[in-house]
Amino acid sequence: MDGSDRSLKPASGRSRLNGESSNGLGGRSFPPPGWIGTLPDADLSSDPPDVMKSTADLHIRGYEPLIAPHDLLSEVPATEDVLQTTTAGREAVRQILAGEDSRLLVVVGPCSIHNRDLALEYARRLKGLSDKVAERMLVVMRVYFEKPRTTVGWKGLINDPHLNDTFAVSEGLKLARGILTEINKLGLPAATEMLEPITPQYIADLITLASIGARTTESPTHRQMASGLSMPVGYKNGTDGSVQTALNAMLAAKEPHSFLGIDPHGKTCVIHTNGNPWGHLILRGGNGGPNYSPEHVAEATRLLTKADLPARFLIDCSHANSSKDYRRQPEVFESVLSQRIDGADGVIGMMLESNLNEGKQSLGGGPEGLDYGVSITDGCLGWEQTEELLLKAAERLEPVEA
Ligand SMILES: O=C[C@H](O)[C@H](O)COP(=O)(O)O
Ligand SMILES: C=C(OP(=O)(O)O)C(=O)O
Repeated sequence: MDGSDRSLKPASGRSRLNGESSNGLGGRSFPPPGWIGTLPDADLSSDPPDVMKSTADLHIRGYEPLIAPHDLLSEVPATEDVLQTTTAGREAVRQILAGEDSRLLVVVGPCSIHNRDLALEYARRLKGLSDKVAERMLVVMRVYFEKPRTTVGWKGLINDPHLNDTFAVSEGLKLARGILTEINKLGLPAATEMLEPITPQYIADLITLASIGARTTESPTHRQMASGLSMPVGYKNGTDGSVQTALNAMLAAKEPHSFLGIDPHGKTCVIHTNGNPWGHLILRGGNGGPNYSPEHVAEATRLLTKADLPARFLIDCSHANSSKDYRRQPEVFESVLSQRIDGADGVIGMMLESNLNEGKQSLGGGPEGLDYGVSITDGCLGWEQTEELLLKAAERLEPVEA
């Protein structure tokens, strides 16, 4: 076919946007009903012929341009003092992972962040507590903006910052970056789960510690992403309880990879990574039950050693280790702390889900009427319980000289 064939004539951008053209979509209009996105006012003269679109995008409701990472970083810049928290936090975590700092690593904070004021109030309290226990513990705040759901549900502040299914992702990224900047400014390092593979471009400079969740530890995409991340990365065991899945992730992510992503200007590109040497295991329990007992700790140590990986790992006191009952987190924490004090040196720290107020609430009715300071995802310990737990633990640990 030559270029004069009518079927190859490009539709103009405007008629595509208005859905006025005869577009080769088998009678379907473009944009289709329910379209929520916008199309850039681009020159579409080199678009593929319309007929080719009859088999593509059948379940797509819209494409919405997203702010480029470089533009967001310019809008919400990080000053030197802010970045110093992340730099120092990463170095402290690396030293704990290398066995050069014997303080307990405590990753604590809300299951998910859904409100800026709440996150910052929690961070201010945690910073005060962290200063009190600093000789014995390195405290890193859970600042989780992306939630992997078992089926469906609110996917976190980046995906839906207004908590009402409007999915204002550019605003979500800006809000998340602003919150992380403020938390780092307090001198408190931040931990987060990396879920969407392009999110790191927008916030990674402010993250001390990342995790790959139980639902994505087996995903090659996430392992590749982790291989290029600048901070230490923890891999949860799989939801089925498989520790080997996390070990495979550690083995994969410490190697170089080449994969698809976006560059700082938002352009799709091939990303080439060096591999991330700071991977570690996080035991979080699984479908078969918890995995924080001395037997589980010994088995994790054996598997890590056999795989020639450093036998130092974290234990998540929540999720399947608490049978999803936040009230059980203290007993898990105490048990793991006792194991560590009794010589289980492989256990370098714990993760806790904690909020200003205990429990959880449903987002079902929308953001109006939510109780302040209560989780809208997993149930959390309240602040007072958290403070008491960490202060009591500090009394049982030896101080480590700076
Ligand atoms: O930590 C959060 C949750 O456990 C995880 O996102 C799954 O949540 P869901 O089972 O409520 O979807
Ligand atoms: C989703 C989380 O954990 P997991 O992947 O272990 O379920 C989490 O820590 O928020």
